[in-house]
Amino acid sequence: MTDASATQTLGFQAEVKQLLRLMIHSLYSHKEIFLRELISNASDALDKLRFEALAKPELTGGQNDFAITIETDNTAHTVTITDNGIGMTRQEAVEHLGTIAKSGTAEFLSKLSGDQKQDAQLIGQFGVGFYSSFIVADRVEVFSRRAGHPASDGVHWESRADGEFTVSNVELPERGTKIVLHLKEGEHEFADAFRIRSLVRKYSDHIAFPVRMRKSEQDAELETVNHAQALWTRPRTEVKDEEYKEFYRHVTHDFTDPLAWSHGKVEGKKEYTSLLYIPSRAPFDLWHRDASRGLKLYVRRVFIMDDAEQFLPLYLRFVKGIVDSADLPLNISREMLQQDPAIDAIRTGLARRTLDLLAKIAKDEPEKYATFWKEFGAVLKEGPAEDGTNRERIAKLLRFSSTHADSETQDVSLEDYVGRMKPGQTAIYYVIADSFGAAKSSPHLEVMRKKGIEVLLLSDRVDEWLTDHLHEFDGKRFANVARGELDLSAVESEDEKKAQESLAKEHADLVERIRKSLGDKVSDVRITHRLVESPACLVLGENDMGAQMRRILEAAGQKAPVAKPALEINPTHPLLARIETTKDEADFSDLSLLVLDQATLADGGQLAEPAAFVQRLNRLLLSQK
Ligand SMILES: Nc1ncnc2c1ncn2[C@@H]1O[C@H](COP(=O)(O)OP(=O)(O)OP(=O)(O)O)[C@@H](O)[C@H]1O
Repeated sequence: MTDASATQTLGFQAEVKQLLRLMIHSLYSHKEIFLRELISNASDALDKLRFEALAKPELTGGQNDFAITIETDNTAHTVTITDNGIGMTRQEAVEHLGTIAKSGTAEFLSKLSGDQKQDAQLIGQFGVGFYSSFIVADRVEVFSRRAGHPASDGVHWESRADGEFTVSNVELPERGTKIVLHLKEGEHEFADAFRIRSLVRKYSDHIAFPVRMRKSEQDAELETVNHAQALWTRPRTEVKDEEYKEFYRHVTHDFTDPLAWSHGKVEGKKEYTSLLYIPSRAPFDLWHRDASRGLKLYVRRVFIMDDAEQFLPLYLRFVKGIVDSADLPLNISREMLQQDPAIDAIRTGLARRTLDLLAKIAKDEPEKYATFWKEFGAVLKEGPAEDGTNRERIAKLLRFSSTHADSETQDVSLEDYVGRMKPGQTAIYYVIADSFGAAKSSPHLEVMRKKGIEVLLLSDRVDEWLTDHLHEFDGKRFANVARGELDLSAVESEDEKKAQESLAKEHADLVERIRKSLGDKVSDVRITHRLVESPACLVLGENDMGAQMRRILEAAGQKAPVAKPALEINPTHPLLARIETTKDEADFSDLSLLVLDQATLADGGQLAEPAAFVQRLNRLLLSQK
């Protein structure tokens, strides 16, 4: 130690303590993952050094044999993982090994239930990284020296997972990081070279750097025990599914298997290889604004950056993986990525590749597709607005709830819907509400149900945005059943049309009286074609902003334009019949307002004057004999 007084004892960030405790408990049955996590970190550290050395070759000091070495000691019960990568300064060690720099960590931890199996899945998805060492070790030492720093800048970090760690300066002759695990009683099997070797083959074979171990206990000479070739450079036919899955874990730190992947090489003017994965579960931070997204970018197998966002449109942000370009300059920066037209071409290609993969799953493995839809459907629904060129392709991938099954599961495709359309039906009908329940019981569906016309039941927040950008499918326009003058003439018989007309004539006076009574509270009053059982409903104009969008805007503190709906009344309903015979003007006004308020409530809306509604209702109830 160069300076003993520089030893500091520090406490872990509260979240680290909590995560450590939960992780040791929940991941115990997957304890061997510590090795792949540490090798994965070592590989990242080598990637980072190779990248930084592009601009500053002096960082490697001419030592370019990038490798990871593992040693085991059966007597001292230790496993040591060493890399000659980027290394850490003292400050970096304190920051990176004592805190969790992820947004939403506290929220994530609060989701854990205490159920070992469930939590193991969640924690695995969160990415436990370095801390997984403590599943098998009761003492962990890290020796590290940042590349480019002098030997005296070495740091020694040590912890017993008891909430504290110490750091001090040490003299380290080599750059990079060495991690020494002092195995717990009962975990000594991991100090066995044979066991470690088989774990490397199992979990880290795809690591692009050599992982070296002694040839045998007696022989100090090292040999490479993994494949040591970037997985995506190998021909598809030679890569086993298991290897693709392990590589996914390395890239994402998610240890649940991916749902599907697509590995491909594009040759020609722009040459690049991609390996794209669809995860099987949405990450806990999918809806966080600052959640990481994008691909790992490599240029001719040299790692350039994580989270390169330019390679995929936003609505495919759930896709993980890598892209390796043969043409981009090695010194490409994030800013350059935003401007380079070559990137647009790659993004178009990768979006297409992803959509093709999804279409293939939808066709061949509907159950898998159902899982995908449950996790990421709401994200894909942003697609038609963002990506006009692929609108039709995305539309085919969409799934909805509908009145066909009245089930909340979104499993109806537009192709299914069109296949079930009534003769003469020209539009794809939908209703939008704040919840599935509200959509399903919307009064606007009454006539559609009576006529057996299927209606899509939309209640995701993104749905209004989606329908604003999805105008037609297969030549059929989309029509909101709660808007405009619902024209069902194509599916109505002559008798029905006649009956409608005579109903309108018969009750023309009633309409006029209500119109007068409600004044400018509504844009119009008319006889409905929509209702069968309900007395009345609200109808927006074809181009008015929908209630869902208005509520979203208002919740965000923005002023939404006020669009007055029309009131449609059902004169065959006993309540309307009663109103029609009401002579007293005050009673008539009370009843008309009540019908309007009811229609507003049934629409999921809020009353402008709820107290006045209650008073009116009570007046009417008490006047009953
Ligand atoms: N071998 C290493 N060499 C250099 N830095 C390392 C090494 N191992 C870990 N680190 C640093 O410590 C940080 C924390 O590592 P940790 O494994 O906990 O998380 P991570 O790899 O960033 O992500 P995840 O939590 O998803 O695994 C890393 O981001 C890196 O900066």
